[in-house]
Amino acid sequence: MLRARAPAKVNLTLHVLGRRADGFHELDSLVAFAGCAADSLTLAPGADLAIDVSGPFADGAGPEAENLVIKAANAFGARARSAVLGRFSLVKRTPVAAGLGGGSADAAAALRLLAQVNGVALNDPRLVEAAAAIGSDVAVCLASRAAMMRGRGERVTPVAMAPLAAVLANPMRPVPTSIVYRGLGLQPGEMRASNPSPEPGADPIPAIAAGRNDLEPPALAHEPAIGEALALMGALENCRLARMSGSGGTVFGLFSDLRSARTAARALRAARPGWWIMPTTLR
Ligand SMILES: C[C@@](CO)(OP(=O)(O)O)[C@H](O)COP(=O)(O)OP(=O)(O)OC[C@H]1O[C@@H](n2ccc(N)nc2=O)[C@H](O)[C@@H]1O
Ligand SMILES: Nc1ncnc2c1ncn2[C@@H]1O[C@H](COP(=O)(O)OP(=O)(O)O)[C@@H](O)[C@H]1O
Repeated sequence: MLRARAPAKVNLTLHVLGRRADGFHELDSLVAFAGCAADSLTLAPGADLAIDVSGPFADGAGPEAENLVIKAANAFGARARSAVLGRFSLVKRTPVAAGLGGGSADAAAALRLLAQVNGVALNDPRLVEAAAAIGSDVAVCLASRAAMMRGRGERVTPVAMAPLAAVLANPMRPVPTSIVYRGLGLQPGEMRASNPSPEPGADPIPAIAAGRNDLEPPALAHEPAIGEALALMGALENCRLARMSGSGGTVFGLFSDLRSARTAARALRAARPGWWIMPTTLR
């Protein structure tokens, strides 16, 4: 039995440079991964392919055939004909349709496990192509470490970044990614006058603060609870920056240290007991 973590992805910045002719949006995004918010995946290698899903957010992952773990395994199996697959068990601990790339992180974890079982390198073209076929965020989730993500998400450049202390908060309203992108109102082939996302320095927070998430306005228009989460997060003691991740609705707050992040998370839980709230490092 092999085991992999599927940590939540956080877009610390997300600049949309335009919309490509193929309909996907051209991104420039600083991405980091949570130390404490993660799904977990195990694989019992074998000839068949199956998955069981448990955990607090199991229902959101949808039917077996639609699970991105199964889709990733099938995409890899189609490219590596004699590959060993097997039975996956997924414990779904992160909210779904939350801007945390949950399904992408699970798919990437599945590909890492299949690479290990089949003796395939993580940069093997069959694995890279399978990742791209599943979703734009799967490539960055394969390494699960701080990186600049560009193009539709397939161009990933690791960055050295000091770990950040953060609080993640989700108002428990799923936000469909496609609706948020559509809300930008860009036509295929239309580029914007936009600056690239700043890369992090020794203290990453100033560079992050100089950037933005271009998906915030359309996400807030679709789901006003995100605006409430941003306001509550930003007002917490010692919060240095509050922003939405990905297409939402998860909001993150950055703090000077994990102790202040934990204190802030307790205060937010008391104010909004129905929300998913998690203090964590991001790296
Ligand atoms: C917004 C981001 C930011 O990291 O994350 P999430 O909010 O999903 O976590 C990603 O771009 C989401 O990536 P992912 O969820 O893998 O997207 P896909 O399955 O490939 O596509 C979902 C929908 O988003 C649109 N999409 C996605 C990526 C991109 N660069 N441009 C797009 O327009 C696609 O057209 C599609 O309608
Ligand atoms: N393993 C999985 N975990 C989460 N969602 C999954 C999974 N497999 C398929 N999905 C589907 O993917 C969609 C997007 O979920 P998710 O990846 O969590 O969104 P986001 O990238 O915005 O956080 C949901 O509609 C969900 O049903």
